[in-house]
Amino acid sequence: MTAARIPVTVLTGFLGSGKTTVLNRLLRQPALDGTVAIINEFGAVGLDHLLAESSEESFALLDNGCICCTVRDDLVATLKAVHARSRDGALPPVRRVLVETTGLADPVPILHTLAVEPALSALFAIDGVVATVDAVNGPATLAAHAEAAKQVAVADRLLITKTDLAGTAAVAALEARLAQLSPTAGRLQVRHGAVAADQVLGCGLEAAGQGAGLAGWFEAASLAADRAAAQCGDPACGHDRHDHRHHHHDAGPHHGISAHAFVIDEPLEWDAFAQWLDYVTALKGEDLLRMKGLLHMAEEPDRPLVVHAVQHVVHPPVRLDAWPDAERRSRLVFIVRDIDREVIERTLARFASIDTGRMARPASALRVA
Ligand SMILES: Nc1nc2c(ncn2[C@@H]2O[C@H](COP(=O)(O)OP(=O)(O)OP(=O)(O)O)[C@@H](O)[C@H]2O)c(=O)[nH]1
Repeated sequence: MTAARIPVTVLTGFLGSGKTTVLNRLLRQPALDGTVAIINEFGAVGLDHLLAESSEESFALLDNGCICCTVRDDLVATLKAVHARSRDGALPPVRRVLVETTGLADPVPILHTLAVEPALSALFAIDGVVATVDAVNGPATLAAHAEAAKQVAVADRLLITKTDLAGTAAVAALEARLAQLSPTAGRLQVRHGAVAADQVLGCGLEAAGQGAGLAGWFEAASLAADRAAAQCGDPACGHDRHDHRHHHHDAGPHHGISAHAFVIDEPLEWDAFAQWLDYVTALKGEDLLRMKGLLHMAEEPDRPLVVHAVQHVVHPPVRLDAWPDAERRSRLVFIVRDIDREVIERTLARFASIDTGRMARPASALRVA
């Protein structure tokens, strides 16, 4: 008998943005009973009613030398120990794990470790990535630190904290910035960590794929990506999506991060699509911050496939039992750093044999539907 994998929520966010405050409030809720919190810094946090483990920074670099593909030995060891102790009765049964990253951490090595380390991927499943963004310091932090922008870009849910300390105009401006950096993430304003468990648990794409939320998720993400592309929001740049000149923000507040959404009007062949995925993750993985897709496959047209990648890591695709809505077309959303829409189009055409004429921007496509 295979036991269900234990869901892991990764809680990230820049230094002082309110991660621990959120964690403490969450752990008091009954929905979090049986949760182990792993605090990714030196020293355990002494919260008496919960099981807190500490995990010291120690990175093991893989042969390819890419920082996003490091395996966090510390996390592997901690999670294996948690599982073993729970199995042996030394801990109460563990129903969920919450990993709080350090404020300066790139969360991707943690996601990578959970996804590719066989000892973990058999026991644990990533439930979602939650990032806190401070309404007061967030804008400056996002402008100055690429790590902060990356935390936002890979998140499934963004918690805007400290809105009690910021004016409504500042919060609205931050919301707009976040929508550009991470159009696929749901946003929520949170004061003093007060967030309900069901607003952050199960917020990842896999969880959405279980229910009817998936279609809505794609529609919202696609529209947001299209809006972000339509109006860059960086006053210095005057970018317009009808302007096809190359457009980079290396030094700007977006750190070159942008989103592209596609609707593909033709069933895909898995082998060809997988070949494209291999190509793009091998060559551009570091800049492919997030890719999520609902795919109409020629092999099983009635049962769409959910695919999900974070940098070089492609999660095992999940086949749904049915389409979540009436629209039977593939939908793909990419959050990338310095990868032009045209590059995705060109490589999809070349490797996955998709006619570029059948790839549409979703805003217009969805309006027609
Ligand atoms: N006014 C106000 N203060 C908050 C809010 N959320 C968090 N804080 C305060 O902000 C400070 C930092 O919060 P933490 O939860 O420790 O932030 P963190 O992200 O865990 O910090 P690091 O672990 O240093 O990265 C604390 O003093 C919190 O009480 C909020 O919504 N409003």
